[in-house]
Amino acid sequence: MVSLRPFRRYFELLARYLRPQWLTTLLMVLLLLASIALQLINPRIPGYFIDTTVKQGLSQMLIWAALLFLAISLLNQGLAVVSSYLCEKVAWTATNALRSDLLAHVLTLDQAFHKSHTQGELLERIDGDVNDLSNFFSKFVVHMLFHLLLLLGMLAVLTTIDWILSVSMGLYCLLVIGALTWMRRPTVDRWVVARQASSEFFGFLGESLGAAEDVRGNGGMNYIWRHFYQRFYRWYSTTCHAGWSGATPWIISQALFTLGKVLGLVLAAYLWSVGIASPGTVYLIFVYSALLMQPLDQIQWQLQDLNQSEACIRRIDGLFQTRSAIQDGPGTATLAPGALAVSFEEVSFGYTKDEPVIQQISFQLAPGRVLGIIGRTGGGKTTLSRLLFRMYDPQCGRICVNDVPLPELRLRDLRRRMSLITQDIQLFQASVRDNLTFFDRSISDERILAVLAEVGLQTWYEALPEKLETKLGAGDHGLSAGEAQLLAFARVFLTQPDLVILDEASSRLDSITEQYIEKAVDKLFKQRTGIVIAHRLATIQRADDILVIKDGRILEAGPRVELAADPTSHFARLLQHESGRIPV
Ligand SMILES: Nc1ncnc2c1ncn2[C@@H]1O[C@H](COP(=O)(O)OP(=O)(O)OP(=O)(O)O)[C@@H](O)[C@H]1O
Repeated sequence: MVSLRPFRRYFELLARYLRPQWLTTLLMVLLLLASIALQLINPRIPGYFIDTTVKQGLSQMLIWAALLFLAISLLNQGLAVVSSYLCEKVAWTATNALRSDLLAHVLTLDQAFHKSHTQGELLERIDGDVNDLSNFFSKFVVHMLFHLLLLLGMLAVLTTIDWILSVSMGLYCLLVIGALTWMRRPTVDRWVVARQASSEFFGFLGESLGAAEDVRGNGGMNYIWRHFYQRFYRWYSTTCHAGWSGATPWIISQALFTLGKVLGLVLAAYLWSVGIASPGTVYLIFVYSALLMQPLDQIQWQLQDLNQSEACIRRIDGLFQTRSAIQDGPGTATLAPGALAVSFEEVSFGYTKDEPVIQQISFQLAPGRVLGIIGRTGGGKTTLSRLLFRMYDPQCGRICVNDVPLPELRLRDLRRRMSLITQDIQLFQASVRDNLTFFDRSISDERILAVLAEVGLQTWYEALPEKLETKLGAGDHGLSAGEAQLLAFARVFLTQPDLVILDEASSRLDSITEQYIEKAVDKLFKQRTGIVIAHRLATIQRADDILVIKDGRILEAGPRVELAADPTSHFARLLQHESGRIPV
């Protein structure tokens, strides 16, 4: 039995993305209807031409008939151009809206989802799958409607000639369309596999290009090439497989079309032999039988295209149905203005259920104080900052900001009040201004320049050829590690958060850049609560409280001055080792 579910889904998608542009869509449909009418009228003129010539010989009327035939043909071409333009417009508008909805949805998904899908794969799902729907949004609807109406129109015209002919051809058309629909299902499943292979290929490609510097530097090119060919071959073979499985209905449809033409000829010959049809009518029957194959052929191509579209729709639906593990809070609680207080109560967390990374961590951080977190690499320091940002939720325990448990706050409200400066600073291929303001055009140039001076980037800024318009991340205008860190500080100064988490870069910086960074960090923590995952002694000396983490547990905690003064403390021993950098 044919399931109606996909058809309902097609209708929902079409209604959602075509409704906003109903006027253009309506115009497109009207133009196509006009074109259908002209295609139906036009073959009648040569029929009239032949019959009149046979009965009356050549006359003035025949010249007008020929001119009318030419005019209609030209008008039809004109309509085709305008309707093609409208189809493209409708398709782009609809697919762009779908792309934005998908992107917005993907951005709400949690960190675990993003970690388990490569960027290239997600790009393919947001853009590649949607790209394949452009025909669905424009030509599919229009062509199906167009060619179904054309078929009905032709059958109606055939009824005026002979009803047996019309009924026979109608049954034949139903047979062809039914057979084509029935043969679709396995092809759709194969297209789903092919689309997945394409996502995996682009995911791998994106990863390899992103890591090009490391791969080249470490002699990993052979690995990249081998995997490139393996994934490319899988993509290629699954696509061929899906394409070939669509060829079977095509071959069968071509056989059925030939059968249809023969049926038309046989019926025309029969009607002529029993004296029902004139030579002009025989010509009409012949033309309409052949013409019937054109819409059927187009319907066949559209159904083939629908196979790919349905595979994409399934994948798009799958993505839309993926829910974030982090549920947005109800927003019933709000945070008072000013520096934020933080508390962790018996918090335990693991990226996977059976591997705890953080175990029963409890601490409190008063507003305006700075907490320095130190410990061995892999101890769980960065994980603490991710939990505070609600990129993940703890499996046990509670994290509060200003005594409000994080799940009660709206994510937007929470994250707006905090800034995270990580070791890995992301630059956009965009202007300096956009990189600093995150595309917020309401921030004035004067403010940006003041902040750049504040963090010590004035000299760097003055050397930029196009000042705030200079493109970053491209060509010569990349940034050193130190400059990138200062730029990240500038971003934070522009957003004015009430809590700053600084996951310090452990890479060595030159002494002048270090000085700039020290000054910027001083300003950063003024009148704000700060958490610093510290790698440098200078930064830790700024902390009011210290948390020493080992294997996901608190080894030691307390005010920095007290711990430093206690020679038996772990912190004091670390300081004794110290020559500018905290050992990990
Ligand atoms: N996204 C992730 N998925 C799975 N495991 C992770 C993930 N991120 C970190 N881990 C693991 O969690 C543990 C703690 O990592 P975390 O980054 O919090 O340590 P850290 O103390 O900040 O280390 P470092 O000082 O080197 O930055 C490590 O064993 C790490 O391998």
